[in-house]
Amino acid sequence: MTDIVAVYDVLVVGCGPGGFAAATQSSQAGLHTACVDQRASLGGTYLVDGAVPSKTLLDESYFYRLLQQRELFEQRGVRLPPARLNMQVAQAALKQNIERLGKVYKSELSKYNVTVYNGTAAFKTPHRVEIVQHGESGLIVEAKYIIVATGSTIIQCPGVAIDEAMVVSSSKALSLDYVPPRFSIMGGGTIGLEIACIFNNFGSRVTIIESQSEICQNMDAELASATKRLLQSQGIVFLLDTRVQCAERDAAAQLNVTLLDKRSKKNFAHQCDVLMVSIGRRPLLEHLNISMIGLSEQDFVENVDEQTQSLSKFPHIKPIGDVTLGPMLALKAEQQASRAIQSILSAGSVETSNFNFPPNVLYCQPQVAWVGYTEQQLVSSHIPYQTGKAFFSQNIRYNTLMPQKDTAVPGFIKVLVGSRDLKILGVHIINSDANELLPQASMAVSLGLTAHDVCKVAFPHPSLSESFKQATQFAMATAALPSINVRE
Ligand SMILES: Cc1cc2nc3c(=O)[nH]c(=O)nc-3n(C[C@H](O)[C@H](O)[C@H](O)COP(=O)(O)OP(=O)(O)OC[C@H]3O[C@@H](n4cnc5c(N)ncnc54)[C@H](O)[C@@H]3O)c2cc1C
Repeated sequence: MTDIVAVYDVLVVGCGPGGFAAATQSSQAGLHTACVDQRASLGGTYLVDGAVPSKTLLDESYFYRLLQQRELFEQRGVRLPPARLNMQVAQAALKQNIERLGKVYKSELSKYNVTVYNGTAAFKTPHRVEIVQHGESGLIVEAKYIIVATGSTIIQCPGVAIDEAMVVSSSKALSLDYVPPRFSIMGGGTIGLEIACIFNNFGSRVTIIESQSEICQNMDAELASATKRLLQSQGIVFLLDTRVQCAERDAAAQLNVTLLDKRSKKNFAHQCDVLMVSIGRRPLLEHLNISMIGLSEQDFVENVDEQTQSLSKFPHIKPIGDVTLGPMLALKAEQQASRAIQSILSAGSVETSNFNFPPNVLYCQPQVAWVGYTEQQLVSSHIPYQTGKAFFSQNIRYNTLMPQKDTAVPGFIKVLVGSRDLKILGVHIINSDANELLPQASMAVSLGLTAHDVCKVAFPHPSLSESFKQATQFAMATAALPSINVRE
């Protein structure tokens, strides 16, 4: 076996948001720390082919779309020349930004004296990891604690082979330097919908193919239905209850997709230029050689202690982020990183934060955001509740902003309040600034605030946030009329 090159207190495998947070916090706490990532650029999925490119392109594509609506500007006295898109320039700027942010990650790690290795890590023993670079036999690093932050990868669909040319992953879609005339997406979850918006805004004819009868299974049904209408009004086509059977390229370089209509049980043909497969993600463990130390993927799903982030078989191995059960979100990875480091420092369990209801945002325009229970969840859990809904069209601040042309669905904020104790149980929003409105709702839900608590707080005027208070007041008002909106 190759000699051990270094011994650390903590080795972090993977440098996405989870790994980065774990490595910096570990080193700040005085632990001798190293981090290894197989990618040349640090930042993980989040930075390289996830949230950062998707949000950047969403913003750019939205501005491009807005600039097409020149009459909106002319009504307000601004005359614009026709906007023209150069996707290659847009991609070059995006790449530069990702590289810049990757360097920020690197310099932060060096500031905190974290040793960074570039290569693929694989277990040799429970405390030793081999780091292989370009297939060459590598360095052996030993650590007292090993934090596994290797993230996730896309789920493939049998019969629909991803060639990253006409059938693509979300990573490839986000790096396309042209706009396909017909862009179809398999899967109507948040990643699929956000990328649908990008290409729809840039001018593709976008079709979402979803095997369920509604998009975004984890969304409140009213919000999901409003979102679908909103995106339809912007030109996106939805084929629901429809399953992709296979996809084949023909001689004319067109993709022929066979679809099954689940209701009629009949196949039909669908043509497009690019098909993106977006049916979910799964933990990425394949390069880590966990079987070498007697671990299985199941151990990462079922056998992780929520207090300490430790594997039950090997408490010094701590999986965090997408590689663990639960929502695949950067904030979960960062919170679990803190928990893992705190548990090392306190050599035991630590106080857990409330992960039950992470805030969610779909960054279409207007944005769709939610936290806490959906109405379906409250009904199925037999929790009595009442709703209050405020429309932004009645909000003064909203009326001072640039109007949007293609908002077929009036923006709203819906607050769900427990009938017994008036606790804020869920908040669901459609608004261009929904991501910025969500934290107050998130605070109310995770701290268990009541509608009375929220109504005691002074909100700035005029502000969009006043609609949260208004919807909360409406929900309280229905408490006096228990027959209205109360479902048991
Ligand atoms: C298109 C898209 C949009 C998204 N948008 C959002 C969003 O808006 N908000 C949000 O919160 N989340 C979003 N996510 C999810 C978010 O990116 C992930 O939840 C987050 O990146 C998980 O962080 P992580 O640290 O667990 O892993 P990752 O960010 O995936 O990082 C893992 C790193 O480990 C490396 N690695 C894996 N195996 C090894 C090995 N054996 N040796 C060395 N290195 C290894 C990988 O190459 C990678 O660099 C989005 C994801 C996608 C795909």
